[in-house]
Amino acid sequence: MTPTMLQVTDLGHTYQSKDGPYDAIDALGFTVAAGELVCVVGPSGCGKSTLLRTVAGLIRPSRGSVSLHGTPVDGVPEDLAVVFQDYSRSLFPWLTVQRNVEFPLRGLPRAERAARAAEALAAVGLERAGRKYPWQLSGGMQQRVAIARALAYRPALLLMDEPFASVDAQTRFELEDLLLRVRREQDTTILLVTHDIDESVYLGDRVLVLSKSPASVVAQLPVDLGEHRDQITTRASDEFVELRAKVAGLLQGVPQTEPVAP
Ligand SMILES: Nc1ncnc2c1ncn2[C@@H]1O[C@H](COP(=O)(O)OP(=O)(O)OP(=O)(O)O)[C@@H](O)[C@H]1O
Repeated sequence: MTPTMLQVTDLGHTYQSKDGPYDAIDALGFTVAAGELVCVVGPSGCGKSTLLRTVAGLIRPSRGSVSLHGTPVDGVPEDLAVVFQDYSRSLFPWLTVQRNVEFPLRGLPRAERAARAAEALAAVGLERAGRKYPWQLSGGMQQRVAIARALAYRPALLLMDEPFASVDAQTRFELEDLLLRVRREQDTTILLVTHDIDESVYLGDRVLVLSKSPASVVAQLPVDLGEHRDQITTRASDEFVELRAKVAGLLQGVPQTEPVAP
């Protein structure tokens, strides 16, 4: 049996704002197996980022627990990496691409840092951009650098918060395929938040649908589209269209004809 990488149990978080307490997420529970890619979708403002920040140890939850390969998350775990939507703010403009990718590897010997960065940059197709600065690259290339930096770190769990939301449609497709490829090659475990239903089905082994705020898990849909997916044929397949309609229906609160296991 595949070991569990991430376990989220009865998770809830209440923000204290000037207007009083606000429940962003509540009674959230799910697991992610090692090597799995799970996509999270939910209505706008339902608490997706709150969930991700809690899993990342950036927010201490008000209720419930998160554990990463059996160890409770209490602060940012060492073997975790996060890729945010806003690549322009996540890269250091004064460091070269190579140095940006090496940055989280500061504790390692110099030669290993360089080797890991070179390997990660090659994995995202940027082997020749190491000496450039982020501002000399297109938006899509900068997001590739952010992905390379996360991969070079070789995290047990990679969290991605709407990672392709800021790039154009063509680049988005390319980055989605890039993610599927590196994930296949490196067997990375990924939890990815997106507001794009099609993207969740195209990328996921499983789609986790959240309710309106306070978010809880409405359904978990297994995606049986095979390992090798293609932007044109996969998206046109009956299975894809059916799953996409199911996720859309769940998001709109339309009852499904067949029960979906929560
Ligand atoms: N630091 C905070 N203090 C108070 N309320 C907050 C804080 N951060 C988020 N919220 C509120 O919690 C709710 C969930 O926010 P969150 O960003 O997690 O949702 P989301 O699903 O990621 O949103 P989006 O779909 O816009 O990306 C929102 O109503 C938001 O206003």
